[in-house]
Amino acid sequence: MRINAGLRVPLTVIGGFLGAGKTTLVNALLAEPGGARLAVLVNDFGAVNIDASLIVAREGDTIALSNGCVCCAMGDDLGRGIATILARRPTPEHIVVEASGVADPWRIAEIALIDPDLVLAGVVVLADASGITALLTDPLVGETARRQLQAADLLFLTKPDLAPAESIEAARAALAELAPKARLLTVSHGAVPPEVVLGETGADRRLGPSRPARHASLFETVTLRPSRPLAEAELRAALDRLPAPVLRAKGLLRMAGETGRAWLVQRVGRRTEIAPHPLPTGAAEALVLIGTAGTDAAAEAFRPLGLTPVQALQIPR
Ligand SMILES: Nc1nc2c(ncn2[C@@H]2O[C@H](COP(=O)(O)OP(=O)(O)OP(=O)(O)O)[C@@H](O)[C@H]2O)c(=O)[nH]1
Repeated sequence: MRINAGLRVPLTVIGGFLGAGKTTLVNALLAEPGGARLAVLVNDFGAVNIDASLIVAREGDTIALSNGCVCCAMGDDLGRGIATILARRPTPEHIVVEASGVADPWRIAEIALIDPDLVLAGVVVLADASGITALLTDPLVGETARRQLQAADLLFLTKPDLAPAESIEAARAALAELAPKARLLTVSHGAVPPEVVLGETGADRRLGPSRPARHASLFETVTLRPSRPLAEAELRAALDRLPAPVLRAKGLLRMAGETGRAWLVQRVGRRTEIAPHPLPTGAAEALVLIGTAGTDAAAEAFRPLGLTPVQALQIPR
């Protein structure tokens, strides 16, 4: 269910300090984009080590991959890079921007909030579990790192294999204080489902050929169907109370008193967006939750709103 198709293109920002693991995550997404035709904007190709067997063409600043994704070097001009991407045909289904290690990811997110062709799908900020607490107290760059983390909807604590358990605990506590509304996940070597990073809730993809599970699944999606139109306030209140396992919620629903159109609902981290959206012909109303184990239990909180869980699927990690 790629409900933005033909309308605004969702954009995900990946931020985090130098060496936090951004390129590792970008490479994992390009190798396994979960069925989405991704366009990834990076500062330069230097660090992006795209699997050579995936590359079908290289043209100037753009590398095209056999899975339909493209990787573009944007240099210093992000606005121009995004315009070039949006002019491509077929239009990418999702844009991922890898922020530089010293950039404020929120500055990039603001572009998606302002540009009528884009919709912000989330700000994902990575923090190296073995170094983040020292980084935050660094007199020179601590403030930059703090600002990056405060912009996050989703925080990925990376390189857990390099950090002793006490450092991981200290890092979690520091991040929870800096970005209390962001959802925090531990991610090793970029191994996280594309659904979590992108927020694409693709029931279509889930029903397609399943990807081989690299690890036991820790993630799940739950689809809820409405039995009645909703009031916006009750929906917002329920989304604000989403319990911790739920990382994202996305859906297309009708609101009480409205006819002829639906509302695109997105919740990630601290942000809920509810925007009018045509109900594509044949599309069923649904709200999909993406999260870690326990998301199916969390979905029960929506029953009083007439939203009933109809399908729970594990996402291969
Ligand atoms: N041990 C370990 N190393 C990792 C993990 N994730 C990434 N790395 C390594 O950490 C180093 C930095 O990762 P990158 O993905 O290049 O980090 P980056 O945030 O893109 O770095 P900059 O481009 O400098 O900002 C690389 O050598 C990665 O292979 C992990 O989970 N465990």
